[in-house]
Amino acid sequence: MESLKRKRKTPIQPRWYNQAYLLFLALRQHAQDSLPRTELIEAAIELDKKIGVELQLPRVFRGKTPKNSASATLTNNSDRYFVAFKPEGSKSTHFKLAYTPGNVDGAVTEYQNWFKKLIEHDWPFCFGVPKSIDESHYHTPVSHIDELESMDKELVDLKLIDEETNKLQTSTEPPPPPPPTTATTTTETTTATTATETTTATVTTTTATTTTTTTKQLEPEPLITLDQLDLTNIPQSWHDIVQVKPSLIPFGGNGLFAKRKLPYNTPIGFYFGVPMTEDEFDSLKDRVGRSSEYSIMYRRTVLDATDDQGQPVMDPSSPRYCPFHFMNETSSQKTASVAFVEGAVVNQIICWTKKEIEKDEELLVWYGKDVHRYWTKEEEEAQQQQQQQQQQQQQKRKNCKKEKKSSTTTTKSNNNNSSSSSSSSSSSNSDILAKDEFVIIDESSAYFSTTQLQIQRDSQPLNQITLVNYTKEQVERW
Ligand SMILES: C[S@@+](CC[C@H](N)C(=O)[O-])C[C@H]1O[C@@H](n2cnc3c(N)ncnc32)[C@H](O)[C@@H]1O
Repeated sequence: MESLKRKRKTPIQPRWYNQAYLLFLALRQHAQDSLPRTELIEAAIELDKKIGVELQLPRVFRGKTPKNSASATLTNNSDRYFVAFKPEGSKSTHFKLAYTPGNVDGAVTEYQNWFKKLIEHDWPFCFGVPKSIDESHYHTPVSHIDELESMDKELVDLKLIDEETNKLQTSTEPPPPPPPTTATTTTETTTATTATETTTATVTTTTATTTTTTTKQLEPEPLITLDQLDLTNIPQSWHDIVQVKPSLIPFGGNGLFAKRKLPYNTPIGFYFGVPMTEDEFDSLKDRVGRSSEYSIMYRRTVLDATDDQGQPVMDPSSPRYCPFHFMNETSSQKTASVAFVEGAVVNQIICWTKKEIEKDEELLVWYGKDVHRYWTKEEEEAQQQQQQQQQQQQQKRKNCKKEKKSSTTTTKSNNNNSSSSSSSSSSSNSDILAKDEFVIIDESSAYFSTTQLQIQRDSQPLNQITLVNYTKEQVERW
């Protein structure tokens, strides 16, 4: 009876019920793959009305000018759902979806294209050794991660200032120069597929002025051309640089190890996943096997990294196999040797070295915030159990000693017993230390380096990416 009396709560807007997603749905429901701007906006507003009535929810396109807000959302395209283009002979801008959700073959083809370009164009610059300098001098020995991180923040602020005022007045000291630039070539990577070409082009025009000015301050850039490099030992596939084998982390399962020295500041590969919306992931894959442990977010798109049973693909000959799925996590963001970095291409997540990695070293990444680190709990519990067991054993030993004593000394012992008791309250501060190690980071804080800045010239800011591994509470909150 009690529950009947309860007032109905105001309906909670579901996570998917937002402007960008309605535009996404409107485009997806349309028979053709693309729509001109005005038609798309009208379709989305119609859909909003329909869903609003059906679910009794407040509309997402509100106010006096819902069309304007829909238009702004399209232009902003912050979730990277859309690609704007002008069909031949048309004066109006059309939009199509940046990807087909759940398209495994498409995702595999893109992934292979990215990798091909990375190996052919970027790796010669990254792994090539200048002919005049010997290898030990060439590779940047220390990563200066702290310097880079503080510089990143300045540059991010700086960019914001620039966007607002169109002025740029600061003098940021550059970090030590990274290995030869991947800028031009990664730009080529960004145009790997026709689906993304237009996005990249659009973004280029909006950010070009800002970042060109910014990069000027970071001169001198290392200007190394391929003919100055010894290219005899350039890896030809990921098999040449990394391998999967049991992790060195206790209970860490498999891990990823370097097969050779990996230079600092190098894109070493991509994290593969089949793109789908968060809702599709929730309904199709969430809680299926270990899908949430391996899948990763690109903005609001989930890249599902597992098979139909939610298991990671373990067969290296499968086109869906990705060695970077096996990278384990460090205990803190600062100690990560690899960062997941958002690429300029839609749904592209680059695995980027944050420091020089030695041969046979385990590659460790920071999974990002909002990750449910259940394994740390398990470890904590295991440690607590161990401590308890040790305490019990100590206690037993003491009891044994006492018993022995009392059996030999008969009546005398009673007065002295109290001194040896209750010494087992060992302070367990290990859990506090463990918690302190987790630095909660702001997702917008990215790892920029001079090289990445150049890529930024052709893209939106690169973001640290988060593995999907979120908690139930977080899902509900969204
Ligand atoms: C992306 S997978 C990494 C590869 C995984 N170790 C494997 O064997 O397939 C993420 C999972 O690895 C495990 N893992 C990652 N980092 C760990 C760590 N520091 N300690 C223990 N387990 C870890 C957790 O089970 C986590 O859900």
